[in-house]
Amino acid sequence: MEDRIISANLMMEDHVVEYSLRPRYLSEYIGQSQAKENLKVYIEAAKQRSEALDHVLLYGPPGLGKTTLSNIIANELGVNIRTTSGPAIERPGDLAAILTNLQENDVLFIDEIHRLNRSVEEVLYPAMEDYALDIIIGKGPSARSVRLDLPPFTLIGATTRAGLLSAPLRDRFGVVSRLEYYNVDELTFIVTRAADILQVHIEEEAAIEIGLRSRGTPRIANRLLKRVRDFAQVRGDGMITTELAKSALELLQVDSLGLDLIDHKMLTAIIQSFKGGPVGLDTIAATIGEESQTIEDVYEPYLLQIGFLQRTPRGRAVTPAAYRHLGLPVPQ
Ligand SMILES: Nc1ncnc2c1ncn2[C@@H]1O[C@H](COP(=O)(O)OP(=O)(O)OP(=O)(O)O)[C@@H](O)[C@H]1O
Ligand SMILES: [Mg+2]
Repeated sequence: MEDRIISANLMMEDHVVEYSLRPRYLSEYIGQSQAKENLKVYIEAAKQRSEALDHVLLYGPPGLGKTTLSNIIANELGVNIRTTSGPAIERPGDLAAILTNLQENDVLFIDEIHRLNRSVEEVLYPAMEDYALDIIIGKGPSARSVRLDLPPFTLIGATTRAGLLSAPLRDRFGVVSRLEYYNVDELTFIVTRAADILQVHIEEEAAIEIGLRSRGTPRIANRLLKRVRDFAQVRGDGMITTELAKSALELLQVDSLGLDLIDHKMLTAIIQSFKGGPVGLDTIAATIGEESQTIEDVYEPYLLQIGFLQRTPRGRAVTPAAYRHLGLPVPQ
């Protein structure tokens, strides 16, 4: 499943390209106008007051630009960014070491912040609220707590699973932004900009074709562009024409809406074996030989998003739109 070309999760091959394609400034960051407009004001205000920006929580599906936006925020503020992740901070002491090394108004970026363990989280509360660190010195009856001042800083937390965040942690973020799936125009623009950076010629219609199949996700758009570029280089003269893009995407088995073979298999299974549903997640999983959790986290979100699948109290049901897309008669 991890090597599905339309997987929104980060894959090995993405690293090099993502780095060069990652926008550096808000003005280069396409879409997400709501999050962007708000942040623009808060960043400007913090800069005018020479204060740390309020703590920011960014949440939303993988590949929509949370890490990118965090780096942009630090860049726009003109401060350093220190990057770590929930699972990487094992003990309270690890976090204390990071916090005491920050400089005034720096950004601390914690990716997968829902995976912080409880004892680490408790160190974070006073740090976020009062820029303070409570440390225990000594053991047993003679132990005492000492409060250490920290420089003002901005915590940016990113998560794909906001629901798993504890309430006290969530409440300590002054700015909470949900990133949305991108529309085709935005994705087309992202593809065009990326092609420009990669110095490959692309016809506008070819960029639209890739945008259409990117499942609302810039990471997938960039990956598809990269694969199509390979085809253009080997099968053509390096230029990405509309015709070449279409045939490459067909060979990659990504259909006109970005669905791949596994999406097709799942929709067809629900239609053929369960009359379109509703049918329970575990039953679907058993039928197509996948884990329920994988279906729920990886396959299903986009199908729900485009309205091909519905969640009902009795399970998942395929919608008429999906029947039509698959070229099947819609049942009465
Ligand atoms: N708004 C945008 N404009 C242009 N390119 C973007 C935008 N958002 C993301 N990208 C591109 O998509 C790639 C993936 O984005 P990013 O790594 O920031 O996603 P993420 O939300 O952090 O994903 P994950 O949940 O897997 O950590 C970036 O390297 C960048 O090239
Ligand atoms: Mg990220």
